[in-house]
Amino acid sequence: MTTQKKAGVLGATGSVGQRFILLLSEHPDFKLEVLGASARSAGKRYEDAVTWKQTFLLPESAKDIEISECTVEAFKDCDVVFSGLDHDYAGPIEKAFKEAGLAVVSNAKNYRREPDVPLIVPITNTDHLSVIEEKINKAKTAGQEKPGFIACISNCSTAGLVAPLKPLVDDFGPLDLITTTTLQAISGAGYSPGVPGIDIIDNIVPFIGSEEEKIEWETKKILGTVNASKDGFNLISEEDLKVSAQCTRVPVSDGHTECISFRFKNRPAPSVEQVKESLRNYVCEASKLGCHSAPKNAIHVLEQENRPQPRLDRDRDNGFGVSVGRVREDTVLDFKMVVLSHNTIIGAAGAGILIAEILLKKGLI
Ligand SMILES: NC(=O)C1=CN([C@@H]2O[C@H](COP(=O)(O)OP(=O)(O)OC[C@H]3O[C@@H](n4cnc5c(N)ncnc54)[C@H](OP(=O)(O)O)[C@@H]3O)[C@@H](O)[C@H]2O)C=CC1
Ligand SMILES: N[C@@H](CC(=O)OP(=O)(O)O)C(=O)O
Repeated sequence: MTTQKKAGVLGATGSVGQRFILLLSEHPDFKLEVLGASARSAGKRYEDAVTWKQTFLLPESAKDIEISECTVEAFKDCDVVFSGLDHDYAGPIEKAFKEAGLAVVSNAKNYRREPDVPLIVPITNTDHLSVIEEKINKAKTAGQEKPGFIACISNCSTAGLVAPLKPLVDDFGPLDLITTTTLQAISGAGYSPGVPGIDIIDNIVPFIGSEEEKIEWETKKILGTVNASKDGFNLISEEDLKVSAQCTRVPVSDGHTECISFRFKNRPAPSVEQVKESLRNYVCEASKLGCHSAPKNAIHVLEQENRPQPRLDRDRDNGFGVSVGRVREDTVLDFKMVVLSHNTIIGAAGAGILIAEILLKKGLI
């Protein structure tokens, strides 16, 4: 008898949806049951509707699934629904699913700023899921049905930024200044329309719409804390932390690189060796819980002077581990380093799967 939970994917034909399908196709905890996309695709076999763009073949188990429209009725038996919907359409669909009692793990940006919606990087701030736990426990105590919820996956560049900073904040106290310059892979822009080849070959594009604002805002929620009544979050204030981001698109297929600098509030600041030690010793909650996709090492500290590099380092721990190199003192702030994270795995669909694994271990789905 299978103990797998029933999973659905919204936006199943898109680039993020395809990653969800790959990651779910052989997953021990989840069984892919329902695929949703636009009315243009509904009614078609998945294989006929999708323009498959992954480097792994389309899994046999998904080929014959008939695509549904993104309605509650079609997904009502799912234990968890992963959303890779275009953000122009995700808002009302995800809201309806939540109100119908479904558990939604979303890659879209629509609800990241909602006060009671956790914004999760699953190797970083899983304690924020306690807001969902509290909601479920309250309903249980009141004899009500299990409420639906939305848990949001962060922006992919935000994930790479906060992953190495959180262990440092835990060990050495708050940061008051952070700067990041990103070099983002083209897969982050999706496929349709994506970044035209003519724009990105032999080139760098120094602008990604809304990305800098997202990084600057999301960092303050993720590095913030759950409030005392466990119904929302204490975001770090602008006075306490300033985050400045500059984003560029570079001719790399997968893997976002970030050159980051940061300053601690407390003096004296730790040494370079202490910073590296803190990163090396970090074990994320997903690993402690024994989640299937959890990285052995959430943070890999690389000592070679020319690493991390996207092609060589993005697949560490199957893309669930973040690589950090060139950790050194900064002449302006305290430290600088180069971080690499797999934007479609720990920065998108993989993060969604790992969040669901954590929710399962915590008995929330
Ligand atoms: N690409 C990436 O690496 C990342 C993307 N994101 C975010 O994830 C989301 C998805 O991105 P991406 O996969 O690139 O997008 P795509 O454009 O590749 O896919 C969008 C999906 O939404 C579906 N869709 C479009 N219109 C509707 C509609 N009216 N009703 C229901 N479904 C619809 C499409 O179905 P159909 O094929 O039928 O049109 C498709 O399945 C976005 O919000 C994006 O910002 C986040 C992190 C990284
Ligand atoms: N904007 C990111 C992709 C991303 O994460 O977007 P969003 O914040 O909508 O999830 C990129 O282009 O690389």
